[in-house]
Amino acid sequence: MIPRVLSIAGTDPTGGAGIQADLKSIAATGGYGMAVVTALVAQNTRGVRGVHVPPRGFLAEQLAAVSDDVEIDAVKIGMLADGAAIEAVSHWLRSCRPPVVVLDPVMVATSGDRLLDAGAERALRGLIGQADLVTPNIPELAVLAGSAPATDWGGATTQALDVSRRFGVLVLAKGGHLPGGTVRDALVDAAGRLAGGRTIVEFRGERVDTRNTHGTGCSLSSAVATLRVRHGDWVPAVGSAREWLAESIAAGADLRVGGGNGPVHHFAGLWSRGGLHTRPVPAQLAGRWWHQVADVRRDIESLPFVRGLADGSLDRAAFDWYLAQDACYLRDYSRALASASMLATGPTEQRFWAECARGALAERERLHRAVLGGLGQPPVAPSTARYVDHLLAAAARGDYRVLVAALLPCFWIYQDLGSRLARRGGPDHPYRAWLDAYGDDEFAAQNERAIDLVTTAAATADEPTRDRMWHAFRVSCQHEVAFFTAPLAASRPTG
Ligand SMILES: Nc1ncnc2c1ncn2[C@@H]1O[C@H](COP(=O)(O)OP(=O)(O)O)[C@@H](O)[C@H]1O
Ligand SMILES: Cc1ncc(COP(=O)(O)O)c(N)n1
Repeated sequence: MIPRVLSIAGTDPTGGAGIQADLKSIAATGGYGMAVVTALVAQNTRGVRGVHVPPRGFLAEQLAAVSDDVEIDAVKIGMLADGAAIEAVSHWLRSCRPPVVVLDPVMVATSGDRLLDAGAERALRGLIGQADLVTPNIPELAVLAGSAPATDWGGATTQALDVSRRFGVLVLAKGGHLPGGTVRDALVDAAGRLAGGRTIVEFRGERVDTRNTHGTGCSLSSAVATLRVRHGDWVPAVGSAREWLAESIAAGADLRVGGGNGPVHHFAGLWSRGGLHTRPVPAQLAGRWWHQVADVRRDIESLPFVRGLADGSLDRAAFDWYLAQDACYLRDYSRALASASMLATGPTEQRFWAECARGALAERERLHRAVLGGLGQPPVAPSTARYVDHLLAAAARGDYRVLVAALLPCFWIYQDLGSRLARRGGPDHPYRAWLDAYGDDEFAAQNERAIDLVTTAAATADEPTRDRMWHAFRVSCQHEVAFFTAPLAASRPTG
């Protein structure tokens, strides 16, 4: 489930704070971000130049437009600008109360500029009771507590307990403004509803020596709102939001945005973990591989052996020779399938390949009884030997992914050919049993499963492994051509 998170805040055209930061934070922590603008702020990393506040009615209209249509999982409230905006949001919250409401009581920017009318502080206090969590920094906490700003951590937590008790709200007190090499935040609930009945859960981290702290408060509160929906609890939400923010603050300077207090790098963690490197999805790989063996598939279809099989004109001796080689093939193919089962990491894959190995052995025994009449093992033709050697070599190298890629053509090429040939001729077709065996629904389902397992393994593999898988797959396809060519080739051994 992807949390649908609404930010109600002001703007920052340089993208580091306000709504712009909120949308990035929500996305970076796994949510779908939405935004209602309370104020247009002409600001940059150095300071605020001007604030334009749209009419209150228009704020109400934006809020209704979202909530009339979208189910909102969490709301983060940031800059509200003035008393009229506070009243509009308060009114909206009374009619539409999303399950998670986080209020960042933005009053003054990092640059020292006011973002809330001095006269609106009382109205903002009135809104606190409608939130689940309020996230003040040191100066904002002091305003809410009605005291002077705390000068140490003890003073800050005392004020946070006071605010929590007075407003009946959970408080995340942020200690970024206090000096020291350790930055502390604390989740405070005077009612003692935190894990284990505690009133305070403290979070500590190393202070990053940086000027890139513009928008840290906005970013943290949006991340907490998003992660609260994902985790279902406040303590893990704050813990993971802080971890994410710490690496985003540390990477902020890499962005080289602005000459003042620069932004944090919201996607630093995601990008460094491979977020920018796109991987193909399984269905895409299946399409690509299949397309890239179109030449092989055309070659197979135009072989005299396959055309004779389709129209029934194929020489019976050639067909029996083919079946004898098929029996030889199945003996070692089942060993390679069993190896895939042994190498598989998940139980589903393990069972699937084991069942295929059992099926291959059963088919080999059936061929022996029905066709070879107990004549023993026929001599192995070079084309058969080369194909099974390719499979057994992949098994011996022990890479599950490459092995299953090598095994796949024997499902896919056969199923494709079988399903097309099955539609040919009537019930009296001389090779009806063969056509039916490879054209039936059960084999089609097994083939789908094999394609899915192999392409999923390829999609999650690294690039070099994916290339080796593709190569192993392609080589097996070429062995399929040789296998179908051999029965009518002049050089084939007789008997
Ligand atoms: N230099 C820093 N290094 C690491 N974390 C920081 C730093 N500055 C702020 N933080 C963290 O960023 C978040 C916002 O903190 P703070 O600066 O106190 O609030 P605001 O941005 O609202 O003024 C908090 O989680 C705080 O611990
Ligand atoms: C629109 C807007 N909202 C909030 C802040 C505060 O930013 P910070 O998180 O640095 O306190 C800001 N500068 N602009």
